[in-house]
Amino acid sequence: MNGAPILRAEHLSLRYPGGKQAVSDVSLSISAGTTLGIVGESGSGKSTTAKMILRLLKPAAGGSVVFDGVELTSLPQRSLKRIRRRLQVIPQNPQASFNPRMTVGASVAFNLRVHGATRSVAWDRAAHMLDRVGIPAAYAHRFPRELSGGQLQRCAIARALITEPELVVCDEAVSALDKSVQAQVLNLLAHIQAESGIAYLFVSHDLAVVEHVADHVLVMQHGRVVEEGTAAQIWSAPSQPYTRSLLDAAPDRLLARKPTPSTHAATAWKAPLD
Ligand SMILES: Nc1ncnc2c1ncn2[C@@H]1O[C@H](COP(=O)(O)OP(=O)(O)OP(=O)(O)O)[C@@H](O)[C@H]1O
Repeated sequence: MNGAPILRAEHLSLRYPGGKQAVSDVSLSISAGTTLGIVGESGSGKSTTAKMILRLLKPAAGGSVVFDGVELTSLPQRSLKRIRRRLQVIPQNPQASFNPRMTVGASVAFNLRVHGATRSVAWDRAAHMLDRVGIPAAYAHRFPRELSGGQLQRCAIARALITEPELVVCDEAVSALDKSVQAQVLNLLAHIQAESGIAYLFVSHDLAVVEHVADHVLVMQHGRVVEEGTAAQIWSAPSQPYTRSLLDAAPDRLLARKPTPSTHAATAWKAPLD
């Protein structure tokens, strides 16, 4: 990976109360401007790993999550709030992640207001971000139920990016979308990365999706990392039978690979509305 790591997680383990070991000794690092994909079948521990990185779950003793030099696992809540601005999430289900009683514009703006922006600044930025992800200004006054899944996921991207984060955790961020809309949203994320240098942690059970976006890939099975490497290495010469079986089971791998920065202009952000 190029560049300095923006995030380094080491020895992450977690057992849910009364449950089995969900994650065992997972370590990873993500460099600025790159995408780390985590793949694995359902129940392999991907989301639990992502939640520990977001500090929604606390890793077992010995686990460490360092974001831009700051250890998150022991950070007081007040300091954590400052970090949250720089470390955002795009969740799986756009309908469930928006408050149904707020317009989407208000929801996007709210994510900046909680970090101290005035109402007018937050609204201006929200309008700007919605425009950048290809959502027309009038849609800001619509409620989540009045948008399609793809449109709402674009709003979720705008909501995550409004704080100008350095890292965004995308937890099955396109899983709820149709294949064609998936490709649009993935391209949008790639364009944003090329333009802003943002890093992504991209969690997905869908190899086709990870192949499309990731520079570096971790393969998880039963809570452990069983293989890791560049996306090209993993796809062309997987060393583990488990990885091979995941590849064999991905019938509709997307043909397009992550665009390189030189292949797209800033205007390409405004892909057509689905
Ligand atoms: N809140 C919870 N309480 C108890 N066990 C849980 C909880 N959440 C997840 N688990 C268990 O932890 C293990 C890892 O789950 P996790 O959700 O991290 O996997 P995943 O790879 O993200 O799967 P999926 O793609 O289905 O979300 C699974 O065995 C799961 O059943």
